[in-house]
Amino acid sequence: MELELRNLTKSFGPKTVLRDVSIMAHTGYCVGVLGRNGAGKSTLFNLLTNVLLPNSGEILLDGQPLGETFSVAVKRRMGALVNQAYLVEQLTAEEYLQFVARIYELPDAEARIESLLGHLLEGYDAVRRKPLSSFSTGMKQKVAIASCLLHRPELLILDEPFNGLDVFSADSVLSLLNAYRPQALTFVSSHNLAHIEKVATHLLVIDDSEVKYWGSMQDFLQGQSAFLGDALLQLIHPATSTTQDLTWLTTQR
Ligand SMILES: Nc1ncnc2c1ncn2[C@@H]1O[C@H](COP(=O)(O)OP(=O)(O)OP(=O)(O)O)[C@@H](O)[C@H]1O
Repeated sequence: MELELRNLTKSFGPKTVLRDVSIMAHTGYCVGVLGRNGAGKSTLFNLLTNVLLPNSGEILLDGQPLGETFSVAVKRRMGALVNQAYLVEQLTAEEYLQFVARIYELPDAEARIESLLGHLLEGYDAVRRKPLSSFSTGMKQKVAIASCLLHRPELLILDEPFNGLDVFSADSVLSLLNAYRPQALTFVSSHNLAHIEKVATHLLVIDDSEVKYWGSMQDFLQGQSAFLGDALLQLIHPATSTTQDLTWLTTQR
């Protein structure tokens, strides 16, 4: 799969959030999307998944413009975790994934479901019969991630997949993403640079509505001599904020 973003621009009212974003990425790339809060990462993911339309520019898949409404055939090739994952909470994890499998018309999904949940949910047997409503935030997040992988998408889009995950869970998601990487073109955002460093082959850094860096992780790190956080700080600078008097917060009661 080859995905091209050609001069994508997105504004909300007078505010341009993304300006002229142009990249070309392929199967096997894991693109870490980085930028400060409000930089436009989720907006980009919403454009990639047809949740939002760009003001101008286009998205091309294998050279074909996707147009205003992505076809079902295109959507079938995608797996996405964007915004807040919506799960049907009356169902068990297995029932929910069976429901997702039916949407994708996957026959015999049991083995896939069992192995994904077994890998991602620690002590899965103990929660096998429990409804998702009784799951913790991190457990629900892992079920949502499993639901994105079930149909083996060629384009995998994960907005902040590590949110709410403990160190062990993050590790099991990272190992899954690394193992799956050759099968798909993956886009992943996270403010946890250690996670991005472990999974991304490429970086897309957005700041001031523009692409500040697009290229390989290795080039960004100048051949391993820099840490990702340091290299990022060199590229985008902290926003200037006015000095506030916070003594009310810090003086003794
Ligand atoms: N539906 C909307 N209407 C108006 N403004 C919006 C809308 N969605 C996003 N924005 C604005 O677009 C900008 C980018 O938001 P976005 O959620 O894409 O940032 P982000 O990089 O994902 O941030 P974070 O790291 O905090 O998740 C922000 O200024 C946000 O307020």
